[in-house]
Formats: sequence, structure tokens, C-alpha cells
Amino acid sequence: MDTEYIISSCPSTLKVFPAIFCIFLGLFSLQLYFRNTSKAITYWIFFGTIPSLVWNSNRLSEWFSEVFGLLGKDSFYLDGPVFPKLRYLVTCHPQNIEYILKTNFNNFPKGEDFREVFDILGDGIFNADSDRWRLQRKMAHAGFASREFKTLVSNTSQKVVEEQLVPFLAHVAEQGFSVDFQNVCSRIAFDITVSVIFGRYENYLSIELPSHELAEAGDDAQEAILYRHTQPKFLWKLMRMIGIGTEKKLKKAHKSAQKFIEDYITQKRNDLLAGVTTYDLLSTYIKALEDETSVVSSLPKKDIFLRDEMINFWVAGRDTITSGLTWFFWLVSKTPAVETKILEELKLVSSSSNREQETGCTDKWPCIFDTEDLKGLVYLHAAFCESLRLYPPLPFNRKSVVEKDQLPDGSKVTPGLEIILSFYSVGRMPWIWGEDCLEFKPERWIAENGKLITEPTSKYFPFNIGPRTCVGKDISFTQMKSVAAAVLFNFHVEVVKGHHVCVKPYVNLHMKNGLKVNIKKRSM
Ligand code: HEM
Repeated sequence: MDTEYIISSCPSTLKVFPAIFCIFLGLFSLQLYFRNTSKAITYWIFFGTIPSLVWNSNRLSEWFSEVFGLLGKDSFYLDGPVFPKLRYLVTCHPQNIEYILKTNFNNFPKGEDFREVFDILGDGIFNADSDRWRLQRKMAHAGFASREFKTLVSNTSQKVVEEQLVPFLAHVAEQGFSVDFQNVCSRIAFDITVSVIFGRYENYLSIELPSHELAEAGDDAQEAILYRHTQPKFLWKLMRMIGIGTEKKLKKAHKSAQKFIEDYITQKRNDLLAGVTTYDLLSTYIKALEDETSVVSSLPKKDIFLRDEMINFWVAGRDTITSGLTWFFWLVSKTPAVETKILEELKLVSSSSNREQETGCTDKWPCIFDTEDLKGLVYLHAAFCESLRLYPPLPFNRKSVVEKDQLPDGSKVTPGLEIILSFYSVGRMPWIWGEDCLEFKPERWIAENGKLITEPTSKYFPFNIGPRTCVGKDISFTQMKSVAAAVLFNFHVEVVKGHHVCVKPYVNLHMKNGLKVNIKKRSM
């Protein structure tokens, strides 16, 4: 074919080419449509499953569970628009999850997409992969495992519960008005988290229900990040470039959070220079970064690292504890048999002879439990394991793929595909947890000898598993048990009749309408 011919036939080529392209696109989409459409999930011509994804974006966790249930299997693909190509594998298959998070961990990093969506976490541990992550993990592990830090966690939880939570609830009980318990949990989680990370008491839970710029920045950021999860990348990037909508809100929230944390860091440096001894995470990190023998001393841009790491810890702690507590109280309030057993256990601990001598707890109101008491609360611990199974604060995790691989259930994964691990759905499949999987049964976690069962970890992922297991798992139980023991023993929490509980579209699993409750004082 000579050049002259090509030029002379150009106008008709220009007409024919789009037509050929459209026919190809149509055939390809039809093939996709006929191959995949089922009752469980609709594949649309040209758009794949993206319309279904967008349609269900405000109830992703529930939608995934419905699709798994209808398909009767633990994995399915979500195909994006034909052009550009987007593909997800959604799975709740326990062996797949174990393979991705543990057995072949190195093949499934967080990846670039994760970092883009969560860019506000900067250089922090959640966004890190490979060697950089290993270094940060080592550092975090050392901080969380220290005896002094664990003591600080117990003391601060007890202090915040005694000085803020109990007086606040006593006030609500006296006034007789109803209160949004999710808001109470969010405020107490904020105060507890800020106290262990920054060594500060912000009194965000107090009778006046004050506003707090850092807490509000966190809420705004969550909303915008969820939007990024459910919209095509080009759309939110365009919004970010122009500075409109949720992206505008996110930018403001990010700046505000950074400024707040930078101020905390400056004040902490001054305290340390003045010789104040503290064991909160911020102090530990400042000291380590200044110590030339420390593993993190070689890190570049130390100030940015310090700020971003603290933002990561704060985000990691606050919203998970809020979610863990709120769903727990709701489940307990609607399961009186469980509440009775928790109270019996608390009564036993509160009236143990040693304790009575030390605190005289049975005679006085309110009764606050300390770390030693909490260790003995097996049934309460089991109740938390069970509520986290049904309502994991982080309902899913995302992973990318480095090399072509096949998962234990036979699903094929290739680079470019994103894998969504649906922790929420794992706890809700009858073939994984039994026909009674939707029932709240702490007994699932207690062996015949009365000890806690740890075996179901092969199908239990609320804290992740493998090398990236949550570093805050132990402190979470201390904090949540400390709050739950004090609240249940001293108050009766009753959900307002007719209040509708449903899941909020958020990165963390929160309640859309909050949790409206009435509080009454309880004397045991
Ligand atoms: C009920 C409470 C909690 C739950 C259910 C929970 C759950 C999780 C999950 C699922 C992950 C993995 C996330 C991912 O890979 O993207 C994680 C990681 C992490 N969690 Fe938690 N978390 C809780 C509380 C906390 C607390 C209180 C802290 C600290 C203040 C904390 C600190 C972290 C950190 C630093 C990581 C990152 C670990 C890494 O990437 O190596 N978590 N958590």
C-alpha cells in the first residue's frame, strides 16, 4: 500500500474506523454481558459492573454479602468499564485471605492505588510497603510492646472513663434525655486515643459536648475518602484539581489535621526539653528519631515522617474503637441474655474479697474496674470477639498484585487487578461460621473448660492477620473492656424504641442514624 493511496482514502478511513471500533466494543461488551449476568450481579453493556458498584456504593459491605450469598461462593470479579479497564476480585474465602495476608504476603502489597486514595496518610505506616514498611513496623511494634506504654494505656483508659465518661452518663441519666451513643463512643475513643498517642487530655467528652477541630477534620476526611473509593479515579482527581466538592473538604481537613498534630509535636518537644517524663507514642518516637543508634534514625524527612506516622496512629485508633464500642453496645442491648451474663461476671469480679478490701466497690457508686479486673473478664472478652466478627470496624481491606497467581479457591489474579478482602462478609456466610452465623453468641468463643478459644483465627480477620496484623489489637481490648465494664455495671443503656439502626457508608463501619439511647443509673 503506497502513501498516496492512504492519503487519498483517508476520509473514508476516518468514517470506517469509529464504526469498527464501536462494533468491536459492542461485541466485546455483549460477550461480557452474556458471560457473566446472573441474579446476583448485573453486567452492563459497555460499563461492566460499575453501575451496580456505584448503585450500591452506600452499602458496599451488605451488597458484597448478598452477592456471595446468592452466588453461593466466596469470590467474584467486578469488571469495570471496557475502556479504560478496571478489575476487582472480591473475596471472603478464608483460605484466600490467609494466602494474601500471610502465606504469599510479598505478592500482595497495598500498592499505588491504595496510596493514591489514602494520600492524606502520607508517609505513615498504612501507606508503606516493602523495606520502608518493615522499618516502620519494627518501630511501631517496639513502641506498642513496651511495658511502660501498656501501663499508660491502662491508666489513661481508667482515668478517662472515671473522670469523663461516667460523670457524663450520670448527667444524662439525671436529666432524663436521650443521647446518641455513637457520638458518646466517638468522643470517648477520641479522648482515649489522644491520651495514649500524644499524652494529652482533650475532654472532648464533657457535658457541653464541645467541638474539636481535629475530630471534625477526621470526620470530613472519612467522607471524602469513601467517595474516592466508589467513583472513577479521573472524576475525583478532576475534583481535586479544580478544588470542589468533597475534595475541597478533604484538602481543608488534611491541612487542619496536619497543623494540629504539628502543634502537638512542638509542645511535646518543649515538654521533653523541660525534663517531663512521658511514655506516650509521640514521646517514644521523638526520642527514637533523635537517637543515632535507633532503627529510624536513617529515615529522610524525619519531621514529615513523624507527623504522618502520628496521623496514622490517631486515625487507626479513634475510628476503630468508636465502631467497635457502638456495635457492641447495640448488640448487648438487644440480647438481654448476654447482658445478664456480662453483669454476673462483673459482679463476681467486683465482689472478690481482695477487691472489696481495696476499693469497697460493692458499697459505692460508681464502680470502676482496673487492668487486673479486666484480665479476668473472659465472657466480656468473648462478647467483644463476637461483636467484632459481625461488625468489623474495618469492613474490608484492599490489596494489589505483583505477579500472576492463583488463589486457594482457584481464582486467578494478575497485575493490575485490585483484590477486596471483605472481612464483613466472612462473619456472615453460613458455610464459614455455621447456620447461626448471624446470631450474637459470645459462647462461640468459650471452651468447655471456661477458657477463651483462640482457634477460629483461621476465619477471623477483624484485626487482619499475618505480618500486617493490627499493632493496636491488645490495647484495643483494654480500652474497649474498660469502657464497657464501667458503662454496663453502672448504667442501663436502652435503645430508644423505633430507632432504626443501619450501616453508614464510611471507610469504617459506623451507624448511619447513630444509636439513640436512654440511660438509667444501675445499682448492682
Ligand atoms: C477494635 C479496634 C481495632 C481494629 C478492629 C483494628 C483493625 C486493624 C486492621 C484490619 C488493620 C489492617 C489495616 C490495613 O492493612 O490496611 C490494622 C492495622 C493497624 N492498626 Fe488497628 N485496629 C484497631 C485498633 C487499633 C488501635 C487502637 C491502634 C493504635 C492506636 C491501631 C493501630 C494499627 C496500626 C498502626 C496498623 C498498621 C499495621 C501495619 O500496617 O503494619 N489499631 N488494624
